[in-house]
Amino acid sequence: MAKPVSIEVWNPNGKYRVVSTKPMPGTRWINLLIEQDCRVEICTQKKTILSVEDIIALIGDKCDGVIGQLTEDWGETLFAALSRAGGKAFSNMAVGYNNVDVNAANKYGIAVGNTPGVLTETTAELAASLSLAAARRIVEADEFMRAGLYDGWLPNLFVGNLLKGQTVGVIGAGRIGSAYARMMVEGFKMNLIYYDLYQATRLEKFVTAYGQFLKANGEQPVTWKRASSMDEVLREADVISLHPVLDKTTYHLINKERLATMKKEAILVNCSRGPVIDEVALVEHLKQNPMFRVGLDVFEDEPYMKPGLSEMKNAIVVPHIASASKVI
Ligand SMILES: NC(=O)c1ccc[n+]([C@@H]2O[C@H](COP(=O)([O-])OP(=O)(O)OC[C@H]3O[C@@H](n4cnc5c(N)ncnc54)[C@H](O)[C@@H]3O)[C@@H](O)[C@H]2O)c1
Ligand SMILES: O=C(O)[C@H](O)CO
Repeated sequence: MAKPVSIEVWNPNGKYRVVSTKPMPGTRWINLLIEQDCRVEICTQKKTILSVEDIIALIGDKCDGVIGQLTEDWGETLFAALSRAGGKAFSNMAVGYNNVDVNAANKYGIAVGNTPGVLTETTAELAASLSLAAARRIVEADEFMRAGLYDGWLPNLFVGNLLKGQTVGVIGAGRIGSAYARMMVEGFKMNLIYYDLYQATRLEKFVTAYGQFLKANGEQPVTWKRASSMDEVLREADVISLHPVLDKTTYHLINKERLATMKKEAILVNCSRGPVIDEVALVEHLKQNPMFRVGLDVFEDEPYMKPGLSEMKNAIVVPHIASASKVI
């Protein structure tokens, strides 16, 4: 776009010009900026993903700060444009900041913010939902029902995987990975195996204490193990959920070779970032292994899916909705 066509302005006489590339929920953030004497301009253009050119037009000649989205490519070009406009701050409305070139921001003296911690439970809950939906084949069964194919109960109809007593594997046991692990361990009495660069001490203590509680009540205790490699998790777990950051160490962490090491009836869930999985290899693996199931919130070339993925009955796909919950 040559010029932004649709802008909502708050506090027009504010001293500092702050641009938000998208409308965001609520007005608290707007009021906080107004309290700091900011003029707030919100792009209301009906285009889901703004291009670099769109954002340069929004920045204009004078801009003190921008609030942007994970769908935008905040690299050298945009930080140079923001710096030329006198900008000093960029804030990414996301936990993940793989779309932001922090080195470029540093080069132009622009401070970068993100939103760590605000999506921990909502993302963990979606990962748990996808795990359950995949384990119990909820989407397939729903489609079957709606297609009018149900003509009576059968002993073998949509047999899925019982989670109780199975092993949940977590790759990246940070905030979200640990919250997910607790849900699966406490909710379904699964044993835990995890892999992270750092020890998840609080998570380990939680599982130990819960295991002791179960034992004291005459039940089979749950266990935990910190794996020494990611491959150990892939080999041993029945349900594996991916929660690492996306960087060059985690790009295509799950590839053809690693998929082959997983159990034939394993469940793989991804609510982190799409490129953590080689999606072409995943589609092939799903084709070859009909009882292997995935639950995906994120995709390698978002918003697109790799060819074949949408036809796979053993894949559950949702459009990056892990954050999309409200307190009611
Ligand atoms: N789907 C969504 O809507 C949604 C919402 C929020 C966050 N996310 C994604 O989830 C990611 C994790 O968020 P978080 O709050 O738990 O972050 P976090 O920093 O608390 O946890 C990330 C963990 O990954 C680990 N890690 C890094 N490199 C690794 C590697 N090579 N192998 C194994 N583990 C590695 C880190 O040590 C850390 O413990 C974010 O970066 C973001 O991309 C997605
Ligand atoms: O990283 C994040 O915050 C999510 O992917 C977007 O809600």
